[in-house]
Amino acid sequence: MDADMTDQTNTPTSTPTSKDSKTGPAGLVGAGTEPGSKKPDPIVVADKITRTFGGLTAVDVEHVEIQRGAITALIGPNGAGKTTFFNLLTGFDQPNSGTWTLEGKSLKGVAPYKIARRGMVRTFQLTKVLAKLTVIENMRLGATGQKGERFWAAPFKFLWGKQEDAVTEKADELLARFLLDKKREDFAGSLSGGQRKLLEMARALMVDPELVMLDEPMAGVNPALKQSLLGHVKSLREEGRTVLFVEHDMDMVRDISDWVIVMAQGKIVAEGTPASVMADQRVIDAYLGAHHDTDLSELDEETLEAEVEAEIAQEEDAK
Ligand SMILES: Nc1ncnc2c1ncn2[C@@H]1O[C@H](COP(=O)(O)OP(=O)(O)OP(=O)(O)O)[C@@H](O)[C@H]1O
Repeated sequence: MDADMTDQTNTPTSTPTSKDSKTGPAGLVGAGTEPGSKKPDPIVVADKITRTFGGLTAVDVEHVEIQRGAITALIGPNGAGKTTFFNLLTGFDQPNSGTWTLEGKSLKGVAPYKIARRGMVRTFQLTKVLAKLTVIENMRLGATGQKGERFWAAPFKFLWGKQEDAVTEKADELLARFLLDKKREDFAGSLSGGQRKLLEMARALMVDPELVMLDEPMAGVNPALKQSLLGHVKSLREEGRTVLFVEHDMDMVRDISDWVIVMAQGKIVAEGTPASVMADQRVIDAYLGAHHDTDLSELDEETLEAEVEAEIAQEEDAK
């Protein structure tokens, strides 16, 4: 969906989800597991994407398709090219060669904020919340699609005052959903690492994206907030959105992914369901090692919320 300032709705789309698909997780059962395999209903298709830094080929992806309405994990060892690939898809870096599309439309040469408005939004490994702005101000900026390009319009406030009200209303709804409403007027710089991740995710939703790309959402997040973040990611899929995330936390990958894509040395080397990829001896040898077998404990929602709040309070006391 094209998410500009006039479209502030948050209506779930009718795209397939893991719940309603008769063909298994997000329609992916039966999809081929060879690297670059065709998907039944891809939202993103990328071809022959390369990115070199000096003599180093950081990304060399022949073909990849991301299934609409699914949660896809992008995993691989350090330096495999995952973040660089994210940067390329979202316009934050330019490839040496290659083409890629969102909803069938080319994104080559399109600026990041325009890509965000077209429905593809990302978060960063090191969060990019603006420390000297308040939480609500960060959220309002999210409505512009990852760029403060609307600042130029400040003198014409009378023209967009109503839109601003709608933006603020939407921001407040999201802050409540992400349990950040009590932090509304605090500087983002005063938030804990986990809260910043929540704020980034909430801010990404301001443009009502079809595809949310999360770069290591669990890094540096305490266990209770992790559970909360997992719940939020799952709820994105329930709303019909597509999620692509980079993560080293294999518990998270196993717990929420419909599909896993493995990168190594810039290339896609394996694809499949979490179970099949994690049972693949080559993937275990190259990447997973011995720590791929623990399950996340299930917490009921009430316990979870209480724990999140307790941990937030604890972190605040520690400041
Ligand atoms: N701006 C840059 N300049 C030079 N080299 C870079 C740059 N960005 C990335 N690289 C190199 O490209 C390779 C891929 O890096 P990238 O950060 O994409 O890997 P990654 O899979 O995301 O790793 P990690 O899991 O550690 O985040 C690495 O060798 C890295 O050093």
